[in-house]
Amino acid sequence: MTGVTVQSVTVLGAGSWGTTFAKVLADAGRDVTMWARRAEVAAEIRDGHTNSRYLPGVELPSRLTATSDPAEALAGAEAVVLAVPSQSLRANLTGWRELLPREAILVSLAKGVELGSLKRMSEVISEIAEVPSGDVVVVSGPNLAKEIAQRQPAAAVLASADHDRAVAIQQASFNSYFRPYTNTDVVGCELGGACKNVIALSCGIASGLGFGANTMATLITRGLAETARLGAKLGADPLTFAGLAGVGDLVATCASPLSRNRTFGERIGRGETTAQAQEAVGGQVAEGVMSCQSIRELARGVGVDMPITEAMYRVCHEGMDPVRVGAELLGRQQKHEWS
Ligand SMILES: NC(=O)C1=CN([C@@H]2O[C@H](COP(=O)(O)OP(=O)(O)OC[C@H]3O[C@@H](n4cnc5c(N)ncnc54)[C@H](O)[C@@H]3O)[C@@H](O)[C@H]2O)C=CC1
Ligand SMILES: O=C(CO)COP(=O)(O)O
Repeated sequence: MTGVTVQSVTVLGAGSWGTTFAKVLADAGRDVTMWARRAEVAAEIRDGHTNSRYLPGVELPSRLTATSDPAEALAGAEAVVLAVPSQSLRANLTGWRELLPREAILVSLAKGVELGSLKRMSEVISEIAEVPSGDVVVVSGPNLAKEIAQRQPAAAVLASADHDRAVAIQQASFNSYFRPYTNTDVVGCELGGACKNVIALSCGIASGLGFGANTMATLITRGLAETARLGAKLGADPLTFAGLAGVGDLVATCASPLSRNRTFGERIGRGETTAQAQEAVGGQVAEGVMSCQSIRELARGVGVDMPITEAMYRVCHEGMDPVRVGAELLGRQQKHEWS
């Protein structure tokens, strides 16, 4: 596939990132149709040019339209952007499979690893849509939706084994405030995006416990070290973790109060229950809560040590006290920084 121009794009999922990425594409001059699960959300986007539940106060471009009918949304799409949470991607995509236009470029926004199969999102898409996983374009990087929706400058990575497909989406999405770079390391970009959500949970917990910059920097740096260890084992390019989908996304998510994962963790650190923490993120997805389980299993399966991910699993799924988990993390056997 060379020199393809993408004009007509469908975004499946009208949450905060799906809506924001649709806005990015519309601001880049594309014709964008969104699919929303709820008919009233589709009507609000189509007729009122807002999505008040997910992006309050943001006006959406008038060239962006929406429907709750997936067949209507997908008709004639040259690119299809999948913007639903990781753990629901398989079920949603199975329902859409027969409606996908044959030549459409499939683009993944989700940052997670599937429970059970332990597959990355491009692998799930490849399996369900029956396309080579190398054809999928993965979007990753420091992209807090609310900032981008306000047209604050940001960069992203578009990763695909098929460089031409990544370039086609790069051309379709770059605009005055959004600068996407291409990359061919899909494994590294997807692992970076999934793992940083788990590390952001830990930073939130540390913040909720009242700890400051040294603790955050330690968690970010050691979180990057364990992410890179997993990546190296699974064939990622180590350079990816020094880039936007690695340290870039990690810093943005771990530092920002806009992050749902960090917010979730902060509430846990303050002593709230997981149900209260979930309420604090307004019913939106905090992917790290599920991904700490799947990433932990993935890492154990290939013999990679991921102590922060293990700690988050114990807090989120075994109900362990964060103070005790923190003490255990610090009390592990002394070691060399890079062993
Ligand atoms: N919000 C952000 O700043 C960013 C999010 N992402 C990733 O993008 C993906 C989507 O995130 P958001 O749009 O932010 O999520 P969200 O929670 O704001 O919205 C999820 C959307 O998916 C729909 N959906 C369809 N089936 C669903 C199901 N079974 N369960 C739950 N929701 C379902 C919801 O109705 C909603 O429209 C996630 O993997 C997230 O990690 C990536 C970069 C930035
Ligand atoms: O992926 C994100 C920023 O790049 C969004 O992070 P949260 O899901 O924690 O809000």
